[in-house]
Amino acid sequence: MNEGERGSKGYLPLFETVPARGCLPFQLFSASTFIGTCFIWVYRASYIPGVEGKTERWAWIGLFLAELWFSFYWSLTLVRRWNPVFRYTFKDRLSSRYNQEALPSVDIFVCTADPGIEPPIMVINTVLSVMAYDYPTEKISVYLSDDGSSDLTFYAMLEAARFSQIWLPFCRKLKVEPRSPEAFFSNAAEPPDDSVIAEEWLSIKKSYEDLKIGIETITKLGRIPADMRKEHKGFREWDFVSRKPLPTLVYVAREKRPQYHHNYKTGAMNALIRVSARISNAPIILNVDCDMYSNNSEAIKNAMCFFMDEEKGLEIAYVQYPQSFYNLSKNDLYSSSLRVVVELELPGFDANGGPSYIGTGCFHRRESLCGKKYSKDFNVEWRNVNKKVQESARVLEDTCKVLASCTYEQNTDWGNEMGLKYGCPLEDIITGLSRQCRGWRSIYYNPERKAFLGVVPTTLLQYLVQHKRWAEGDLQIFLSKYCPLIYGHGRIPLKLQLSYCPYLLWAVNCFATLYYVTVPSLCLLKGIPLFPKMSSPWVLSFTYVLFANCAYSLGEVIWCGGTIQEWLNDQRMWMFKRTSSYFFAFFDTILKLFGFSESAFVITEKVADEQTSQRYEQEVMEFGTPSLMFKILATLALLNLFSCAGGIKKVVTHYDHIKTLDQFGLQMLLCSLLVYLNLPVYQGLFFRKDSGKMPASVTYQSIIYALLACTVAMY
Ligand SMILES: O=c1ccn([C@@H]2O[C@H](COP(=O)(O)OP(=O)(O)O[C@H]3O[C@H](CO)[C@@H](O)[C@H](O)[C@H]3O)[C@@H](O)[C@H]2O)c(=O)[nH]1
Ligand SMILES: [Mn+2]
Repeated sequence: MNEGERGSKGYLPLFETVPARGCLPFQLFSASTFIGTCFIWVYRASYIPGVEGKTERWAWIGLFLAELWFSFYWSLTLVRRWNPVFRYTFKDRLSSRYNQEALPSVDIFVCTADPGIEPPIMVINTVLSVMAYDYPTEKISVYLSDDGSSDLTFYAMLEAARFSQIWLPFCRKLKVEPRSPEAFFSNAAEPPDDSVIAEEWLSIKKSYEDLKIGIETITKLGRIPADMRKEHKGFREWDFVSRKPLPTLVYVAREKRPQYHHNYKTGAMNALIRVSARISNAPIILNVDCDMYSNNSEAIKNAMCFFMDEEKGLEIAYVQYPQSFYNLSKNDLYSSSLRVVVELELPGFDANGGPSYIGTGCFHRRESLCGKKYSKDFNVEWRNVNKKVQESARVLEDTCKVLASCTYEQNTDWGNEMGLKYGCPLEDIITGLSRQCRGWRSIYYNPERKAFLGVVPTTLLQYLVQHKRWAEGDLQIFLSKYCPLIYGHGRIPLKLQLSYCPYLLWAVNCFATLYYVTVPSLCLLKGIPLFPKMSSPWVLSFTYVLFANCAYSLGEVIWCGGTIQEWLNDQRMWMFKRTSSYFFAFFDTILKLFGFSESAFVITEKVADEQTSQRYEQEVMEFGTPSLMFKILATLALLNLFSCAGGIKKVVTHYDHIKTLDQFGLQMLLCSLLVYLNLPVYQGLFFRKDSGKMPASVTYQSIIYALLACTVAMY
């Protein structure tokens, strides 16, 4: 044990912190890469082509700038990798020290917005899974926020509440894992051996299937039949809940009107904070997106080990669990697993002062969300904060309506000092940062059995759009008063400020990357060498930096449990998003900055049609729509294909093959690597017949653009 058995006051701590071992390879890699990079700079600076070759000179200087950016960005990414820490909890100590009575209550927020792309059956599986936590039932309240105000979602929740009366006891009795019925029954196809239990198992499975069919039929129908409608009296239905040993379950659809900005998920969360304060007012809040079901019924207890640790718990504002996913393809086609982020970067972030809040799977101390500053004399008496109001649902409904009305926040501090912050598509990052700046810290906890599992986009376009939103929000933060380097100056450590920067600067990568994937290739066509000759020793610095980086990142992916193919996919997506998502994100941010546009929250689709899902499972890239993003990707891919062909032709037809190869060797290597990464694009353009191929319009246009670019370059 790292931190000594006993804390300074003689307590056995409820959690421990273990620094990562084996940092030597990382330090060697970073030191040697740094030296390699210095050589590259020296080479670039000392061989700038003279003024007579004007194009050459500018191409060279541009490449130098791109390389300077990459080096700068790379050094920023080191900050988060320097000394990761891992956290471990002691649940047995928690339960021996606090009886059920003494544990604080928890309010759980589930956000949904659109039954069309977030199917109600998925939403209620999440709701059921969080109702079924291994935690005193009367201490759990679940709030479902429905920004779509959909009676389909409402109906599904009503049915789920009924089903919970058999599902929750079943989960407790059999210690079921995971507690989302859909996930549970699809993981365990067979009932257990014991015949009595098997009977119950089968009957619950049958009930779940009926429930599912019922909800899916209604969802397809798109409306609730009149006779069913008569049965529901809305909120007042929940009176029955208080008579059963079940968690409180509340459905909230806040009021929205066109003349008032609803602030998307952030607005929903703030309404929930107020409504829940009125109803259950738990000191701890967990928030999850509607697709993130609970996969580990001990997550609350684990989080409590942090908050309730006598010595270090008080300063903790939030405990962040990683985002993990259940619908990843075998080799993570779109590189959406965030594997290295989850396993290495966030632990590094944690070591530097606490992870950012990432929007879902996060336990919050309620007070930290309500503008409170942390100070040394802050204290909580968990016993006293467990009071629940004893009013009828009817009275509560009326008072809560006011709290969730669209005018409530006018002329208040909500969205600013109170609650989550408005004005940015990434409410999570600034809300986390501002709490750290108010003296709180945060904890990252990544247990072996993942606490939450959600959905990743299953088409390339959805992926690119999601990353555009993230990159845009990030850059907006960097350019706003919340820039960690300014806002955090003097309030949080420099290494924590810097830990935020690589994410916030994602979008800026687009220029250097666009430059690197076009100019060297076009110059190859035109016959302008931009890299050292293969026979010169300078070539070593370039090849070393290239291969060391590949080897190291491959090592990281494998160490974190990934495959070689996954690493390759990651490299490809790295290029795709930097040349499309980030490019648009950058321009949209600038437009927004000058007031020309409003950033919107495009909700990620969580369902796909049969064929699309099938292709996703077979790891075939999905194009299919004539999006501008695809036109860019296809044009770049073709441009490199043509340049590569042009380069090969040059070597073959030149009277001195060896000399040409010597001069253009590295440039050809770069160009052919790009062609290799783009193979799925060529397939989509020319070789596929399914509905996921590139639309003909994209194919024609990109051929024309690429040819045009090549022609201009050659003459
Ligand atoms: O007006 C809205 C829009 C969205 N949502 C909900 O917000 C959640 C996240 O939306 P999603 O489209 O799934 O976005 P992701 O890109 O997957 O979200 C990631 O990024 C967001 C910030 O961009 C964070 O808020 C999320 O927690 C994080 O999972 C979902 O539950 C939505 O139902 C609302 O409640 N109201
Ligand atoms: Mn999502």
